[in-house]
Amino acid sequence: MATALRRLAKCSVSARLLSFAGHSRGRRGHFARPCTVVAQRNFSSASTMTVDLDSSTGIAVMKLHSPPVNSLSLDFLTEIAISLEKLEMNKGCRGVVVTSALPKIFSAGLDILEMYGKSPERCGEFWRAVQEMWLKFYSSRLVTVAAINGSSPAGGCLLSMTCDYRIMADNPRYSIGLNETQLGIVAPFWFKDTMVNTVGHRTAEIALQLGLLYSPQDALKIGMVDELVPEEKLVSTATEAMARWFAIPDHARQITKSAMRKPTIDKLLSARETDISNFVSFITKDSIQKSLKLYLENLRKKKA
Ligand SMILES: CCCCCCCCC/C=C/C(=O)SCCNC(=O)CCNC(=O)[C@H](O)C(C)(C)COP(=O)(O)OP(=O)(O)OC[C@H]1O[C@@H](n2cnc3c(N)ncnc32)[C@H](O)[C@@H]1OP(=O)(O)O
Repeated sequence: MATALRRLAKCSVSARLLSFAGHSRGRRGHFARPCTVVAQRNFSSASTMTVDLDSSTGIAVMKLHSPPVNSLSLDFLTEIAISLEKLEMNKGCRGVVVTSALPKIFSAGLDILEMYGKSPERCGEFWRAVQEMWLKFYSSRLVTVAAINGSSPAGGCLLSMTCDYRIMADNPRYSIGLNETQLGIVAPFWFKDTMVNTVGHRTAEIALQLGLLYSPQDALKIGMVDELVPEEKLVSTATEAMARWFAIPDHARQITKSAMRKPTIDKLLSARETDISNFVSFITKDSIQKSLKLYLENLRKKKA
């Protein structure tokens, strides 16, 4: 099932990117075959998330639910990407709010177990899925709002930074940032570019080198998130925020979004295979595997 889903994701992303960049050969022709989408309220049958589309507002809410911490495994990444793809293809959908169904955690980032003790082939497949999710969100025609209702390190932060707007629960126990260096690993260039595009070069440089995780208040100060609200108001504020974006004609907003993001997207698209082989050779190094092992042990010790 997951393999079939992954194949489906692979075949449709490039078509959508072309379409979004204004080079479409005709939307219907491209998308009708691989995915059949019917307007319906509950959009996802995956157990790891719910996607509810309100057809009266055009807003979908995607709630991630992969206990214990919404870590992004190969299968979960694929399901997220496919769910977004389905929404993309639904003309009744104009925006999506991404949030977590788990308490206290938006997403713990990439699943470290996917990077530890795995074969090079599997690591490569995993990394392609990470790229795919990023490409889909970063190039989405939809208005994307992250409602960050818990901690959001590394890949979790990346997912939220692909969105057009971020609202975080104002709870000092939560944190957000790209903390890769703390694990002894390195955020790849497109993670770095997304961060630079969000908070600016100087702030990104400090944040990335030190692997900083920010409190919501500090994340607001540096522009990593756009708004803080009490947790119970998060999703309602996100849907309200959507109204501001919906007030702009879709085509004008979409072309502007594409103009802003296309250079960053093209950079990855033109180096995709090299990026995968760089990742595989980096992550399978003995020294990196040792760092990951230590990090995992520390995570477990912290709990004991
Ligand atoms: C050239 C360049 C090339 C490129 C080079 C490579 C680039 C790689 C880029 C990497 C990007 C990433 O996202 S790397 C991932 C970074 N993520 C992190 O550092 C987050 C680590 N996790 C945490 O800080 C915490 O778990 C947090 C999310 C705040 C939740 O804390 P809690 O106290 O609620 O929960 P915990 O008890 O810690 O965790 C519950 C269980 O989940 C597990 N767990 C937690 N996070 C996990 C994770 N990300 N992946 C797997 N498992 C995880 C714990 O081990 C526990 O397992 P059990 O003990 O078995 O129950």
